[in-house]
Amino acid sequence: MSSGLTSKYIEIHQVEQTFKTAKGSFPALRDINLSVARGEFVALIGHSGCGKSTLLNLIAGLTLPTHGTLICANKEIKGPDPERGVVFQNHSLLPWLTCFENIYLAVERVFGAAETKAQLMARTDAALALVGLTAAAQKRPGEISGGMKQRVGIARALSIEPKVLLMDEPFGALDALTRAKLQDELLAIVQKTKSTVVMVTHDVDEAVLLSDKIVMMTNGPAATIGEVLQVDLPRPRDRIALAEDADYAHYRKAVIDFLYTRQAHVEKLTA
Ligand SMILES: Nc1ncnc2c1ncn2[C@@H]1O[C@H](COP(=O)(O)OP(=O)(O)OP(=O)(O)O)[C@@H](O)[C@H]1O
Repeated sequence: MSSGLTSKYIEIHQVEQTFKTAKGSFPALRDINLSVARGEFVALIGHSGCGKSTLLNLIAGLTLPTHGTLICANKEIKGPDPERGVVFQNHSLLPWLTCFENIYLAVERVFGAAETKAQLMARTDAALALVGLTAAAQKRPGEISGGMKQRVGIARALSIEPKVLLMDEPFGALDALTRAKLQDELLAIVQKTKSTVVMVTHDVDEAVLLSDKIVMMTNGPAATIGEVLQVDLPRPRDRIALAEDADYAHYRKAVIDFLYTRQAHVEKLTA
């Protein structure tokens, strides 16, 4: 699947992130080197606190690395940019605005100078339709379910037509059935939009089902990339068929081995 993609759309070279804390400097990430191809779906997985969000925030441009460089579409990442849309676990919608208005705000910020109000509204409608929420357009976040709020968050991120979609555990707070439904929707949307996606997850099945590549991180402090697993399952992917697929089981086991045998061992050694 990913073999035909242009390599190195996102390039991360020798990135290191150290935080200043009250107890001194804390080395969160070291020696991070990673390439993401255009249209590739990449999952970042690792134990809690290993630095997944730190790495995603660096790609988003929300923080800058202590050392090293991050490049997206041949430009150095120096801050947030609409070319990189971000979806967080807690959806971060403005509670006093309707679903439509939450998305419209983002659309207006990015396209407002160049387009008419009718065009901006059409973009907002299209984003709501993409996630199946046309009927909820006039509802406020407090009036809809957690899964619907997450869909609005995804629609808002996609509405600005980002080159890259960055997702930090977007389904982490949802029940298993809603999560499965949104994973399937995301698969369909990404198939349609051909977006490049980097997603943080704790969920091994989510990583294998969605990704072209799973980036497995070692435990912190000074976490780094332990192994990168290429997931060559054909698309479109069907979760029910995959449940009995030998290749799927093989990929799943490889991630579990990394997380619970190799990284668990490191934890014991460093404890
Ligand atoms: N701004 C900050 N200042 C100091 N330390 C930080 C800061 N941000 C993150 N850290 C530390 O860096 C490490 C990595 O944190 P990060 O949130 O990236 O981990 P994570 O893998 O996303 O964790 P989780 O899966 O629990 O969300 C942690 O030890 C965390 O305490």
